[in-house]
Amino acid sequence: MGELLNIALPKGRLGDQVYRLLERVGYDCRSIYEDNRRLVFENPAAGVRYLLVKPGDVTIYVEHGAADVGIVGKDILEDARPDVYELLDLGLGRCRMAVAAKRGYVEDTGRTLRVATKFENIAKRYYAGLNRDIEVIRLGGSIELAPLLGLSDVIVDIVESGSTIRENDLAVLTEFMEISARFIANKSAFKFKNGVITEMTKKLNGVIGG
Ligand SMILES: Nc1ncnc2c1ncn2[C@@H]1O[C@H](COP(=O)(O)OP(=O)(O)OP(=O)(O)O)[C@@H](O)[C@H]1O
Ligand SMILES: O=P(O)(O)OC[C@H]1O[C@H](OP(=O)(O)OP(=O)(O)O)[C@H](O)[C@@H]1O
Repeated sequence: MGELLNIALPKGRLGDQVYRLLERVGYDCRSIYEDNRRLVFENPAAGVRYLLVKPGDVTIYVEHGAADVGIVGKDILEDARPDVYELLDLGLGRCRMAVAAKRGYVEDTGRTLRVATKFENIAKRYYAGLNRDIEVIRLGGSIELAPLLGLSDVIVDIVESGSTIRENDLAVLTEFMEISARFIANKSAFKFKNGVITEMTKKLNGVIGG
């Protein structure tokens, strides 16, 4: 058995869908569910080693080569724009990036817009494209609270079902980016471990959308 392929996987919400997808294509990762404090799981029969990391850290592991491949949301990829290959759209974790504000909000175009978000670069690029001056208020979560408390005018955040927006008396102003999970690879690993990475890509490609 040669060297294992290191795969960075997100913990949490997206993780659960990703582990099931991997199992469907023959990369058993049931052990991940069994011992939930371990962060490294090996499956020598499949030739892989899973590394469980925060969703926002997957790109860091892959870009630096600590992981050969990884699975990460397009939101995180777009915000960080790491120097990696994006090999596949896995169609999981579908949602949209949106601008939202308090219901009835009317923008004062004469003032700098205060934007609360976890996605600072996405927000800056979006408003730069509109030639709109903004001040970014970077938060780690519960973004929907910011307009309610007057901390920001609008938010740039993920919307899926829309219930977080609705239950907090906000309204979506625009949705400007489709998001789903992507299979990514480190550039040099893609060259030197091309056989195994290509095999995994083909297997994943065979079941997505199906
Ligand atoms: N409501 C949602 N519906 C569908 N996909 C989502 C939703 N929220 C997030 N995602 C996708 O899942 C990924 C992981 O989101 P998750 O909420 O598990 O972690 P996080 O909030 O980014 O990280 P942390 O662990 O730091 O809270 C996101 O990057 C995004 O691509
Ligand atoms: O449209 P919905 O189906 O309601 O989903 C959208 C919510 O999901 C995500 O939050 P998450 O649960 O990850 O919490 P956090 O970002 O506040 O940590 C996102 O930041 C929204 O708040």
